[in-house]
Amino acid sequence: MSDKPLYLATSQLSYRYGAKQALHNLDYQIVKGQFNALLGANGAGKSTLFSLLAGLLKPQQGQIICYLNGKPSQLKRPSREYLAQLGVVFQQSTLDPDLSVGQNLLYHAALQGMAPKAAQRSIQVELERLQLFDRLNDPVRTLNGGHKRRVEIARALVHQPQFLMLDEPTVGLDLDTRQQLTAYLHERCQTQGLTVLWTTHLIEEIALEDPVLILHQGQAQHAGTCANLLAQTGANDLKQLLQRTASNSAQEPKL
Ligand SMILES: Nc1ncnc2c1ncn2[C@@H]1O[C@H](COP(=O)(O)OP(=O)(O)OP(=O)(O)O)[C@@H](O)[C@H]1O
Repeated sequence: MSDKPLYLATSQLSYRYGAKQALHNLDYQIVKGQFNALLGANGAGKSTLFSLLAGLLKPQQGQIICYLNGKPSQLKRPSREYLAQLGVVFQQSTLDPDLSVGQNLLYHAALQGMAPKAAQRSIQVELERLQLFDRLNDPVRTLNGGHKRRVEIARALVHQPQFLMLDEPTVGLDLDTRQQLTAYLHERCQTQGLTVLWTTHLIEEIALEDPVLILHQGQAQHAGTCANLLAQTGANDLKQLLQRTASNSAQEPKL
């Protein structure tokens, strides 16, 4: 149990696709105001958990508990209040390449119910923070991959949510761009109390103080800060810990 305030938790959360058990009795805690990393090999259940927390899938068993105002309440289906505080960046781009950067963001802000002036102010702030305001009127298709990702992050933050979820947001990006994006979001957590859930299989994106969940075959294999996990397991780094997880489980019965 974390001694820090939580944003979300799951209790005995399970999900299956037909005969395939994707998540099994998962207890997980997302720490408020921190960069929470969700790690696991292909098929570990990351996207399923992501979809459950984003409200795209409905829990089949167990609970999702939300601490929006500090008090726990079970999230049976995502409430308007929950969604208003949620920003999502999906693995596949959902920007319209033919619209300008500004139009993409304005459309999202309108869907969030923002008034046009407030939306424009927020768009400017978010794009300036990501050094993209000079691309406001450019069609998205003219941007490179790293810039498109930044636009998606700006868009997910335009309505100033408390919680930002990103599903493998750095796939296909070079190391420099990945480091810039993770540094940016670590800084937003520290300075503005944003809670981030960052799904990845790239361990170099995670800092020692970050809370980490390593999912394996739908179950929590390790949970704690990166530093604690390394101290507890004696692993040199997360890569070694993930390799051990994979090799230990080779003999385990499948769920
Ligand atoms: N729609 C589906 N129908 C059947 N099985 C599915 C479906 N979606 C996922 N699965 C299975 O559920 C398990 C968990 O998948 P999930 O996509 O959540 O894992 P993941 O960790 O996100 O993997 P990846 O990194 O490859 O996206 C996998 O065995 C996957 O094959």
